[in-house]
Amino acid sequence: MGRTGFTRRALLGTAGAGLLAGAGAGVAVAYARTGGVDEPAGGALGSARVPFHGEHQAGILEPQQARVQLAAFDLVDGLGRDGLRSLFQRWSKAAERLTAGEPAEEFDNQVALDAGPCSLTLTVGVGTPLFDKAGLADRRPAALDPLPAFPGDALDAARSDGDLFVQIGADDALVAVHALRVLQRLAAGAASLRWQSAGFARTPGATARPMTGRNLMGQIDGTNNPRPGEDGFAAKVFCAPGGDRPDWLAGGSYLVFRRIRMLLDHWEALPVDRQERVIGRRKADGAPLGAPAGAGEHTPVDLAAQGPDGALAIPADAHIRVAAPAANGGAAMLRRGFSYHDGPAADGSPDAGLLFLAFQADPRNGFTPVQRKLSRGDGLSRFLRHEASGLYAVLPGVPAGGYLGQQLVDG
Ligand SMILES: C=CC1=C(C)c2cc3[nH]c(cc4nc(cc5[nH]c(cc1n2)c(C)c5CCC(=O)O)C(CCC(=O)O)=C4C)c(C)c3C=C
Ligand SMILES: [Fe+2]
Repeated sequence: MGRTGFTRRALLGTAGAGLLAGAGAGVAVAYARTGGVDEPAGGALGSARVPFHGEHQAGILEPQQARVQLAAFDLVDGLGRDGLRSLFQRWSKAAERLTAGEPAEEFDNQVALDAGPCSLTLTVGVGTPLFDKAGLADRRPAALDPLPAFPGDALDAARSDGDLFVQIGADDALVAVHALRVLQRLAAGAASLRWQSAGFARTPGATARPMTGRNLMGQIDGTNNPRPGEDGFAAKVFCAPGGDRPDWLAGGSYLVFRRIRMLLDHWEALPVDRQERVIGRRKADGAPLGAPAGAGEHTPVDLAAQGPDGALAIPADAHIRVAAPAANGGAAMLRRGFSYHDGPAADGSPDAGLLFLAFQADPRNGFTPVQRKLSRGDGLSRFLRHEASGLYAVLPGVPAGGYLGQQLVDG
């Protein structure tokens, strides 16, 4: 099949087309991949396509792709609102073509010419400094005030923040790198690359059955995420106007990025039963500690459960106890992190960890209270170091005929 011959029907078949009727198309396409739908042999991974247009940007609700490129850009001085609009238009046009498996019209270096879209998604956010620089100071949401400093932070400014942020996910590394390169070249004269980080998650099909992926500490990570379709899901993840929430961000979200180094030499020296007590879940199957025999990853957590000695089965400083919405006034977020491994650091220890990404309706009652609590009382924090950080307003989705950020620059 030629590169432009990939079609959604070819990907989804009858079962997938049924899914499309009941959900956002992008979500349906991606969930078809992990939801037990029989996939055609050969090329299915490449032909999987997530539409660029929709109420929300793609790359939030879809299962994580195998590869991610994260990047931040800084606007050139004096770009202004018109320059920003023009950049958003160029990026939107390219994103629409690339996610459909078409070469970009401009600056396509042909690197991904043989590949299909591979579930490519491009998700764009704006950082606090952009508003002043682009003459949009009156549109800056209060929720975009910089995150507070947390105890233990060791943040590198050069790998943090930025005026614009992009998350580029794909099931093929070359497809993701290619898309970033196109965006970078389209930004020439308007914005320059500030930092870039590459990450990975499990490749679809790598396990015998679809299951939540593991991080570099070996834990099943992402189990207790809010799920699309659950009561109150949209209110936890997406912005709605009202109060100090601006109209232009309706359907958007806030993204907290943290580059969190894992101190793997220390972690791996800990026996598995102690590792499990640090998190509060079994390592092998992700079941909560203290759960009855036969429990699994999705068995509800009982924070009051006791062991045979009468002590709490999930220790007082276990990560899932300290991070739980119940312990944080209901604070919730959709975590969609990727692992990274950039080889040995100067001291020989692995420069590896988690590119933590969490989407939420408002960081002031999402990430911030939870991280404040974790930084003081989480047993896991002894094995982590937060090395970079960013907070971005994720632009609303783009309707057909529109472009990214239109509500912000034109509204
Ligand atoms: C401020 C928010 C959070 C940070 C930072 C964070 C870092 C972090 N977490 C893990 C591993 C796991 N986290 C798990 C659950 C979990 N984590 C957070 C928040 C942050 N984690 C929440 C809100 C939850 C859910 C709590 C609950 O309601 O049960 C788990 C358990 C499985 C799961 O539910 O995903 C693991 C494992 C690492 C390794 C890490 C930093 C590198
Ligand atoms: Fe966590």
